[in-house]
Amino acid sequence: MIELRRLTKSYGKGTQITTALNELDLSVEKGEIFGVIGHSGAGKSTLIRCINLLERPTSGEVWVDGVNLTSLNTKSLQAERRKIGMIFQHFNLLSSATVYDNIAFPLRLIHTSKSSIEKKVNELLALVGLQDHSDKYPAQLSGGQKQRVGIARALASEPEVLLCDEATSALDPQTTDSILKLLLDINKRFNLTIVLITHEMHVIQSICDRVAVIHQGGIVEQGAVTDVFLKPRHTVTRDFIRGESDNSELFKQAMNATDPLNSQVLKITYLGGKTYESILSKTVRETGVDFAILQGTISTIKDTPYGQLVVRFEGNPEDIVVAKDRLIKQGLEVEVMG
Ligand SMILES: Nc1ncnc2c1ncn2[C@@H]1O[C@H](COP(=O)(O)OP(=O)(O)OP(=O)(O)O)[C@@H](O)[C@H]1O
Repeated sequence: MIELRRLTKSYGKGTQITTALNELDLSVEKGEIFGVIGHSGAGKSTLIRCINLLERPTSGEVWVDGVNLTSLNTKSLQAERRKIGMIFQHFNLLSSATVYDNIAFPLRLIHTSKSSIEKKVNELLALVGLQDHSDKYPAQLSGGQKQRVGIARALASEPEVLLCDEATSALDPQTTDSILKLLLDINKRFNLTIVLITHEMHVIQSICDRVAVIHQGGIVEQGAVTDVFLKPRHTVTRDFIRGESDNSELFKQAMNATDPLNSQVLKITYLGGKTYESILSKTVRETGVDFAILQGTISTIKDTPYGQLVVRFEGNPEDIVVAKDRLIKQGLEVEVMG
Protein backbone atom coordinates (compact mmCIF):
# COMPACT_ATOMS: atom_id res chain seq x y z
CA MET A 1 0.00 0.00 0.00
CA ILE A 2 2.79 2.42 0.95
CA GLU A 3 6.37 2.02 -0.12
CA LEU A 4 9.19 4.37 0.66
CA ARG A 5 12.24 3.66 -1.45
CA ARG A 6 15.67 5.00 -0.50
CA LEU A 7 14.04 8.07 0.94
CA THR A 8 16.42 10.88 1.84
CA LYS A 9 15.46 14.27 3.22
CA SER A 10 18.04 16.92 4.01
CA TYR A 11 17.38 20.38 5.35
CA GLY A 12 19.64 23.40 4.90
CA LYS A 13 22.58 24.07 2.61
CA GLY A 14 26.37 23.74 2.48
CA THR A 15 27.92 23.15 5.88
CA GLN A 16 24.52 23.60 7.57
CA ILE A 17 22.94 20.44 6.14
CA THR A 18 20.90 18.21 8.46
CA THR A 19 20.01 14.81 7.04
CA ALA A 20 16.67 13.96 8.68
CA LEU A 21 16.11 10.76 6.66
CA ASN A 22 18.90 8.75 5.16
CA GLU A 23 18.07 6.32 2.29
CA LEU A 24 15.19 4.90 4.29
CA ASP A 25 13.14 1.97 2.95
CA LEU A 26 9.77 1.08 4.42
CA SER A 27 6.68 -0.76 3.31
CA VAL A 28 3.21 -0.76 4.85
CA GLU A 29 0.53 -3.30 3.91
CA LYS A 30 -3.08 -2.48 3.07
CA GLY A 31 -5.31 -2.48 6.16
CA GLU A 32 -2.60 -2.61 8.81
CA ILE A 33 -1.85 -0.21 11.61
CA PHE A 34 1.83 0.58 11.31
CA GLY A 35 3.64 2.49 14.04
CA VAL A 36 6.91 4.36 13.81
CA ILE A 37 8.57 5.08 17.14
CA GLY A 38 11.69 7.10 17.83
CA HIS A 39 13.23 9.68 20.13
CA SER A 40 12.96 13.40 19.52
CA GLY A 41 14.86 14.39 16.38
CA ALA A 42 14.98 10.83 15.00
CA GLY A 43 13.09 11.86 11.85
CA LYS A 44 9.50 10.73 12.62
CA SER A 45 7.70 13.92 11.60
CA THR A 46 9.80 14.23 8.46
CA LEU A 47 9.00 10.63 7.58
CA ILE A 48 5.24 10.94 7.97
CA ARG A 49 5.15 14.30 6.16
CA CYS A 50 7.05 12.77 3.24
CA ILE A 51 4.30 10.15 2.76
CA ASN A 52 1.82 12.75 1.47
CA LEU A 53 4.62 15.01 0.22
CA LEU A 54 3.81 17.78 2.69
CA GLU A 55 7.58 17.57 2.81
CA ARG A 56 9.34 16.92 -0.53
CA PRO A 57 12.06 14.28 -0.19
CA THR A 58 15.51 15.28 -1.39
CA SER A 59 15.74 11.94 -3.18
CA GLY A 60 13.99 8.58 -3.27
CA GLU A 61 10.44 7.56 -4.12
CA VAL A 62 7.11 7.50 -2.32
CA TRP A 63 4.58 4.97 -3.66
CA VAL A 64 1.00 4.94 -2.38
CA ASP A 65 -1.55 2.51 -3.77
CA GLY A 66 0.64 1.72 -6.80
CA VAL A 67 1.31 5.37 -7.71
CA ASN A 68 4.71 7.04 -7.48
CA LEU A 69 3.73 10.35 -5.85
CA THR A 70 7.19 11.80 -6.35
CA SER A 71 6.72 11.62 -10.14
CA LEU A 72 3.39 13.51 -10.29
CA ASN A 73 2.63 17.07 -11.33
CA THR A 74 0.77 19.34 -8.89
CA LYS A 75 -2.70 18.56 -10.23
CA SER A 76 -2.32 14.77 -10.21
CA LEU A 77 -0.70 14.95 -6.78
CA GLN A 78 -3.71 16.85 -5.41
CA ALA A 79 -6.01 14.07 -6.64
CA GLU A 80 -3.84 11.32 -5.13
CA ARG A 81 -3.61 13.21 -1.83
CA ARG A 82 -7.35 12.79 -1.39
CA LYS A 83 -6.62 9.13 -0.71
CA ILE A 84 -4.44 10.17 2.25
CA GLY A 85 -6.01 11.74 5.34
CA MET A 86 -3.94 13.20 8.16
CA ILE A 87 -4.42 14.10 11.81
CA PHE A 88 -2.08 16.17 13.95
CA GLN A 89 -0.86 16.51 17.52
CA HIS A 90 -2.39 19.99 17.87
CA PHE A 91 -5.45 19.12 15.78
CA ASN A 92 -5.03 21.98 13.22
CA LEU A 93 -8.73 22.86 13.20
CA LEU A 94 -10.12 26.11 11.80
CA SER A 95 -10.84 28.08 14.98
CA SER A 96 -13.44 30.35 13.36
CA ALA A 97 -15.47 27.44 11.92
CA THR A 98 -17.93 25.18 13.73
CA VAL A 99 -17.39 21.44 14.15
CA TYR A 100 -19.76 20.87 11.22
CA ASP A 101 -17.90 23.32 8.97
CA ASN A 102 -14.50 21.91 9.91
CA ILE A 103 -15.61 18.46 8.81
CA ALA A 104 -17.31 19.81 5.68
CA PHE A 105 -14.23 21.82 4.70
CA PRO A 106 -12.45 19.21 2.50
CA LEU A 107 -15.75 18.35 0.78
CA ARG A 108 -16.46 22.00 -0.09
CA LEU A 109 -12.96 22.25 -1.56
CA ILE A 110 -13.90 19.63 -4.13
CA HIS A 111 -17.33 21.22 -4.78
CA THR A 112 -19.43 18.44 -3.26
CA SER A 113 -23.18 19.20 -3.31
CA LYS A 114 -24.78 20.63 -0.16
CA SER A 115 -27.00 17.58 0.38
CA SER A 116 -24.10 15.11 0.00
CA ILE A 117 -22.05 17.18 2.44
CA GLU A 118 -24.87 17.15 4.97
CA LYS A 119 -25.28 13.38 4.70
CA LYS A 120 -21.54 12.73 4.97
CA VAL A 121 -20.90 15.13 7.85
CA ASN A 122 -23.80 13.71 9.86
CA GLU A 123 -22.49 10.17 9.32
CA LEU A 124 -19.03 11.24 10.45
CA LEU A 125 -20.36 13.11 13.49
CA ALA A 126 -22.12 9.90 14.55
CA LEU A 127 -19.00 7.82 13.86
CA VAL A 128 -16.83 9.95 16.15
CA GLY A 129 -19.59 10.49 18.74
CA LEU A 130 -20.03 14.26 18.31
CA GLN A 131 -23.65 14.45 17.09
CA ASP A 132 -24.53 16.91 19.84
CA HIS A 133 -21.59 19.23 19.22
CA SER A 134 -21.91 20.13 15.55
CA ASP A 135 -22.56 23.85 16.15
CA LYS A 136 -19.75 24.33 18.64
CA TYR A 137 -16.43 26.00 17.88
CA PRO A 138 -13.09 24.29 18.58
CA ALA A 139 -12.46 26.52 21.62
CA GLN A 140 -15.57 25.01 23.25
CA LEU A 141 -14.26 21.43 22.94
CA SER A 142 -11.91 19.27 25.02
CA GLY A 143 -8.67 17.98 23.48
CA GLY A 144 -10.18 14.55 22.85
CA GLN A 145 -13.23 16.09 21.16
CA LYS A 146 -10.97 18.27 18.99
CA GLN A 147 -9.08 15.20 17.86
CA ARG A 148 -12.39 13.49 17.06
CA VAL A 149 -13.20 16.44 14.78
CA GLY A 150 -9.74 16.04 13.22
CA ILE A 151 -10.43 12.36 12.58
CA ALA A 152 -13.88 13.07 11.09
CA ARG A 153 -12.40 15.76 8.82
CA ALA A 154 -9.61 13.41 7.70
CA LEU A 155 -12.19 10.73 6.84
CA ALA A 156 -14.48 13.08 4.89
CA SER A 157 -12.84 12.35 1.54
CA GLU A 158 -12.94 8.58 2.23
CA PRO A 159 -9.16 8.09 2.23
CA GLU A 160 -7.36 4.76 1.85
CA VAL A 161 -4.65 5.83 4.27
CA LEU A 162 -4.71 7.81 7.51
CA LEU A 163 -1.48 9.41 8.73
CA CYS A 164 -1.37 10.22 12.44
CA ASP A 165 1.30 12.70 13.48
CA GLU A 166 1.67 12.23 17.28
CA ALA A 167 -2.14 12.31 17.40
CA THR A 168 -2.43 11.51 21.10
CA SER A 169 0.67 13.24 22.48
CA ALA A 170 -1.29 16.27 23.70
CA LEU A 171 -3.96 14.17 25.45
CA ASP A 172 -4.24 12.68 28.94
CA PRO A 173 -3.92 8.87 29.27
CA GLN A 174 -7.67 8.19 29.42
CA THR A 175 -8.46 10.38 26.41
CA THR A 176 -5.50 8.83 24.59
CA ASP A 177 -7.04 5.40 25.08
CA SER A 178 -10.44 6.53 23.77
CA ILE A 179 -8.84 8.03 20.64
CA LEU A 180 -6.76 4.87 20.10
CA LYS A 181 -9.96 2.81 20.37
CA LEU A 182 -11.59 5.03 17.76
CA LEU A 183 -8.62 4.59 15.41
CA LEU A 184 -8.79 0.83 15.85
CA ASP A 185 -12.53 0.91 15.16
CA ILE A 186 -12.18 2.87 11.90
CA ASN A 187 -9.26 0.68 10.83
CA LYS A 188 -11.49 -2.40 11.13
CA ARG A 189 -14.65 -0.82 9.78
CA PHE A 190 -13.12 0.64 6.61
CA ASN A 191 -10.02 -1.57 6.27
CA LEU A 192 -8.20 1.75 6.49
CA THR A 193 -4.40 1.64 6.44
CA ILE A 194 -3.05 3.69 9.34
CA VAL A 195 0.49 4.95 9.78
CA LEU A 196 1.22 6.64 13.07
CA ILE A 197 4.29 8.18 14.59
CA THR A 198 4.78 8.37 18.32
CA HIS A 199 7.39 8.43 21.06
CA GLU A 200 5.16 6.34 23.35
CA MET A 201 5.52 2.57 23.39
CA HIS A 202 2.06 2.33 24.95
CA VAL A 203 0.50 3.64 21.71
CA ILE A 204 2.34 1.02 19.66
CA GLN A 205 1.44 -1.75 22.11
CA SER A 206 -2.25 -0.81 22.16
CA ILE A 207 -3.17 -0.72 18.48
CA CYS A 208 -0.32 -1.40 16.06
CA ASP A 209 0.21 -4.59 14.05
CA ARG A 210 3.75 -3.76 13.04
CA VAL A 211 6.31 -1.26 14.24
CA ALA A 212 9.50 0.32 12.95
CA VAL A 213 12.03 1.95 15.26
CA ILE A 214 13.65 5.03 13.74
CA HIS A 215 16.99 6.40 14.91
CA GLN A 216 19.13 9.10 13.27
CA GLY A 217 17.06 9.03 10.09
CA GLY A 218 17.11 5.27 9.52
CA ILE A 219 15.04 2.25 10.55
CA VAL A 220 17.07 0.23 13.07
CA GLU A 221 14.50 -2.47 13.79
CA GLN A 222 11.06 -3.45 12.52
CA GLY A 223 8.58 -6.31 12.64
CA ALA A 224 5.39 -7.55 14.27
CA VAL A 225 4.82 -5.67 17.52
CA THR A 226 4.79 -8.95 19.49
CA ASP A 227 8.29 -9.80 18.15
CA VAL A 228 9.83 -6.38 18.54
CA PHE A 229 8.27 -5.78 21.95
CA LEU A 230 9.13 -9.14 23.47
CA LYS A 231 12.51 -9.62 21.78
CA PRO A 232 13.95 -6.15 21.20
CA ARG A 233 17.38 -6.23 19.56
CA HIS A 234 18.42 -2.59 19.23
CA THR A 235 19.37 -0.47 22.26
CA VAL A 236 16.89 2.25 21.25
CA THR A 237 14.05 -0.29 21.23
CA ARG A 238 15.18 -1.67 24.59
CA ASP A 239 15.19 1.87 26.02
CA PHE A 240 11.58 2.42 24.95
CA ILE A 241 10.45 -0.87 26.44
CA ARG A 242 12.40 -0.43 29.66
CA GLY A 243 10.84 3.03 29.97
CA GLU A 244 7.45 1.32 30.26
CA SER A 245 8.44 -0.61 33.42
CA ASP A 246 11.70 0.54 34.88
CA ASN A 247 12.44 -1.58 37.92
CA SER A 248 16.07 -2.27 37.05
CA GLU A 249 17.35 -1.39 40.57
CA LEU A 250 15.11 -4.01 42.18
CA PHE A 251 16.24 -6.49 39.57
CA LYS A 252 19.94 -5.77 40.23
CA GLN A 253 19.42 -6.42 43.94
CA ALA A 254 17.73 -9.74 43.19
CA MET A 255 20.57 -10.77 40.86
CA ASN A 256 23.15 -9.94 43.55
CA ALA A 257 21.34 -12.24 45.95
CA THR A 258 21.60 -15.16 43.49
CA ASP A 259 23.91 -18.08 44.35
CA PRO A 260 25.68 -18.87 41.03
CA LEU A 261 26.32 -22.56 41.86
CA ASN A 262 22.83 -23.86 42.53
CA SER A 263 20.60 -21.37 40.82
CA GLN A 264 19.93 -19.72 37.50
CA VAL A 265 17.93 -16.63 36.56
CA LEU A 266 15.64 -17.02 33.55
CA LYS A 267 13.31 -14.69 31.69
CA ILE A 268 10.26 -16.68 30.60
CA THR A 269 7.89 -15.26 27.99
CA TYR A 270 4.35 -16.57 27.47
CA LEU A 271 2.36 -15.47 24.43
CA GLY A 272 -1.28 -15.91 23.45
CA GLY A 273 -3.23 -18.73 25.16
CA LYS A 274 -0.06 -19.99 26.88
CA THR A 275 -0.25 -16.93 29.14
CA TYR A 276 -3.02 -18.55 31.15
CA GLU A 277 -1.64 -22.10 31.37
CA SER A 278 -0.04 -23.48 34.53
CA ILE A 279 3.13 -24.53 32.71
CA LEU A 280 5.58 -23.16 35.26
CA SER A 281 3.98 -24.73 38.34
CA LYS A 282 3.71 -28.16 36.65
CA THR A 283 7.33 -28.00 35.49
CA VAL A 284 8.77 -27.17 38.89
CA ARG A 285 6.64 -29.86 40.55
CA GLU A 286 7.80 -32.51 38.07
CA THR A 287 11.49 -31.56 38.18
CA GLY A 288 11.80 -30.74 41.87
CA VAL A 289 13.39 -27.31 41.41
CA ASP A 290 12.30 -24.36 43.51
CA PHE A 291 11.72 -20.89 42.15
CA ALA A 292 11.49 -17.29 43.24
CA ILE A 293 9.80 -14.63 41.11
CA LEU A 294 12.02 -11.57 40.65
CA GLN A 295 9.86 -9.66 38.16
CA GLY A 296 6.55 -10.23 36.45
CA THR A 297 4.24 -8.64 33.90
CA ILE A 298 1.00 -9.72 32.35
CA SER A 299 -0.53 -7.51 29.69
CA THR A 300 -1.67 -7.44 26.08
CA ILE A 301 -0.13 -6.40 22.79
CA LYS A 302 -3.11 -5.25 20.73
CA ASP A 303 -5.44 -8.21 21.43
CA THR A 304 -2.73 -10.81 22.15
CA PRO A 305 -2.14 -11.56 25.85
CA TYR A 306 1.42 -12.04 27.01
CA GLY A 307 3.25 -12.64 30.24
CA GLN A 308 6.86 -12.19 31.15
CA LEU A 309 8.39 -13.58 34.32
CA VAL A 310 11.94 -13.33 35.57
CA VAL A 311 12.45 -16.26 37.93
CA ARG A 312 15.35 -17.71 39.87
CA PHE A 313 15.41 -21.50 39.65
CA GLU A 314 17.11 -23.11 42.63
CA GLY A 315 18.23 -26.71 43.00
CA ASN A 316 20.39 -29.38 41.45
CA PRO A 317 22.02 -27.95 38.22
CA GLU A 318 20.89 -31.00 36.15
CA ASP A 319 17.30 -30.58 37.34
CA ILE A 320 17.44 -26.89 36.39
CA VAL A 321 18.53 -27.85 32.84
CA VAL A 322 15.64 -30.33 32.57
CA ALA A 323 13.14 -27.75 33.84
CA LYS A 324 14.38 -25.17 31.37
CA ASP A 325 14.12 -27.62 28.44
CA ARG A 326 10.58 -28.57 29.44
CA LEU A 327 9.49 -24.93 29.41
CA ILE A 328 10.94 -24.51 25.90
CA LYS A 329 9.29 -27.76 24.68
CA GLN A 330 5.94 -26.43 25.84
CA GLY A 331 6.31 -23.36 23.62
CA LEU A 332 7.64 -20.75 26.02
CA GLU A 333 10.54 -18.44 25.22
CA VAL A 334 13.31 -18.83 27.77
CA GLU A 335 16.31 -16.53 28.06
CA VAL A 336 19.11 -17.19 30.56
CA MET A 337 19.90 -13.96 32.38
CA GLY A 338 22.52 -15.11 34.88
N1 LIG B 1 12.37 22.54 8.60
C1 LIG B 1 13.52 22.09 9.10
N2 LIG B 1 14.68 22.74 8.88
C2 LIG B 1 15.85 22.27 9.35
N3 LIG B 1 15.99 21.13 10.05
C3 LIG B 1 14.88 20.42 10.30
C4 LIG B 1 13.59 20.85 9.83
N4 LIG B 1 12.67 19.93 10.24
C5 LIG B 1 13.35 18.99 10.91
N5 LIG B 1 14.67 19.27 10.95
C6 LIG B 1 15.73 18.44 11.58
O1 LIG B 1 15.61 17.12 11.09
C7 LIG B 1 15.82 16.17 12.13
C8 LIG B 1 14.59 15.28 12.26
O2 LIG B 1 13.50 16.07 12.71
P1 LIG B 1 12.02 15.52 12.89
O3 LIG B 1 11.16 16.68 13.31
O4 LIG B 1 11.63 14.77 11.68
O5 LIG B 1 12.24 14.49 14.10
P2 LIG B 1 11.14 13.87 15.09
O6 LIG B 1 11.57 12.48 15.33
O7 LIG B 1 9.79 14.09 14.54
O8 LIG B 1 11.34 14.74 16.40
P3 LIG B 1 10.21 15.25 17.46
O9 LIG B 1 9.67 14.02 18.13
O10 LIG B 1 11.01 16.11 18.40
O11 LIG B 1 9.19 16.01 16.69
C9 LIG B 1 16.14 16.98 13.37
O12 LIG B 1 17.55 17.06 13.49
C10 LIG B 1 15.55 18.35 13.09
O13 LIG B 1 16.26 19.36 13.76
